[in-house]
Amino acid sequence: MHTPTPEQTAAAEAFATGAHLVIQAGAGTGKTTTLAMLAHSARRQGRPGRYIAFNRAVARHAAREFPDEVACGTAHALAYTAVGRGYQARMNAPRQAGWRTGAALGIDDGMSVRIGARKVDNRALSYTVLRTVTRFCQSADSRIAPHHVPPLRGAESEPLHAQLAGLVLPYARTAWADLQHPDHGVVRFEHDHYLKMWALREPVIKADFLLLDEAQDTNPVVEQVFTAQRDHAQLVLVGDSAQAIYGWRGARDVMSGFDGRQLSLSRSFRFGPALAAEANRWLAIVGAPIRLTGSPRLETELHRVRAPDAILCRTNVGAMVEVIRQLEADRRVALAGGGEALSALARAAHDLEAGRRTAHPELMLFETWAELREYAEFDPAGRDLLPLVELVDEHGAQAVLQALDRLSPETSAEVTVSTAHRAKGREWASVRIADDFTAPDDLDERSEDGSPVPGPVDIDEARLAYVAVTRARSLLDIGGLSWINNHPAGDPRHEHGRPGAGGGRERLKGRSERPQA
Ligand SMILES: Nc1ncnc2c1ncn2[C@@H]1O[C@H](COP(=O)(O)OP(=O)(O)OP(=O)(O)O)[C@@H](O)[C@H]1O
Repeated sequence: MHTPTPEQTAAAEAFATGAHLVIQAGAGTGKTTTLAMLAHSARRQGRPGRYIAFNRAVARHAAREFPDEVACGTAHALAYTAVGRGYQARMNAPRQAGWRTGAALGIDDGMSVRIGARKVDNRALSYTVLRTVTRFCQSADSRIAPHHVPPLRGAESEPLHAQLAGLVLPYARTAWADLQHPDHGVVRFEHDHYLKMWALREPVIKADFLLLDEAQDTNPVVEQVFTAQRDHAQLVLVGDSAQAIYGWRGARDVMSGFDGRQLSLSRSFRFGPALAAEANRWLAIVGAPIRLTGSPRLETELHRVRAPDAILCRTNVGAMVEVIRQLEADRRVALAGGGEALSALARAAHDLEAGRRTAHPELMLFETWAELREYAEFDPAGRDLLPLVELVDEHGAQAVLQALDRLSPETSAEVTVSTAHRAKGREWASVRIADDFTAPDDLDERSEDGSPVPGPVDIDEARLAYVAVTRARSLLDIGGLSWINNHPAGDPRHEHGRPGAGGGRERLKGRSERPQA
């Protein structure tokens, strides 16, 4: 058992008062250890509680540290017991193509509607209907509405979206009505469906206290249920606001703005002071409420590394570029999370190259590769697809697919390539940041000496950079993030407690549902 740090002791003492708490826990600061301390003290007081995790793996990991009196699980598990169980018969239905479900909902097989320059066919419409229902299920809303209809690549503008919503909503409402039958229906019953049904029943979770983990990325539907318990249960929100990287998916940082006592864990047990200083540069840019202290016993170095254990990329396509490079250098390479998402994109690119339409949700409104290339090159919303277009133009979709076939499992790989999103919650001894973490564009201004003025750092990009740099234990090569050394926001003298010192100008990026291809 460790000797608790003063911050861990403060968290335990604050918990004992019964007050609602927000615990900002920086990267590697012993969050699970601290929560387990709270849970053990509650057991001694005979207080039953519940720990709610983001996914089952995290819940299982926590359960090993927690006393039996604290039930560990996900919000979905609670919803399953209360509601989902009754839909068991529908949940085992075989998967079927979205267009078949669409057909069963009344979407005509040969339909094709023009929205702006794009043709929406029955496949695209069916996909959009099902996504609309899912987005509604993840929201805190009580009815399906136009904003639940996902923006489609190539038809993002407001009037085109309104037109699309008009087309989609009647089918989405039919789909939701279909899902209410416990034992028969045409739409495949998914976990998010019973979660929403549970939330709409305004459930009361029986517990003296509730611990919500990864609270910086909470779906509105879970937030709604959780915060509704505040009158009968002590609520403890734990997470790291600076690691909120799922806003693009509709998640919210419920820690900022929550009415509770604010505490922090800032001593990192993962890395030493030099890396803590690098992390703090990004924490300053995002205006985070905490700064990290490294462990004096750990010496983490920051310099170039030729053969790191992990290479962290900003985008899926950036990860693909790294996989190809590592294979060319004859290294056994793994891709965190597997290659399926990239294979699907490469197959879609292959279809378009061959002049066929694709069912891939990112590319389904484009009829030819040339059309997609034009969108990526000239439409600001499509700019983040440009690396994909360039990758396929340079190597060909077939070569990309062949490279993905040569991936090794992580256990036998010499290097793991990951996106920063996938790397969240993980750590490696040595890490290199890939070169797709590019600097913000320069402004159209010149400084006194005539040099271009760098644009402000986008806050979302800075959060992702913070997640990426804090994955290393012994060695970090900041690689693609080196530009920060010459950017005014990276200068520690610029901090002075200014929240969001990176500025607020949004960099142009796609408004699709994925962060970036
Ligand atoms: N007071 C302490 N003194 C020394 N080591 C500690 C202390 N508290 C936690 N640790 C160590 O810090 C490491 C990370 O802790 P833990 O596993 O609880 O964090 P986590 O929740 O998994 O990770 P993170 O903090 O990144 O979210 C563990 O090796 C743990 O033993």
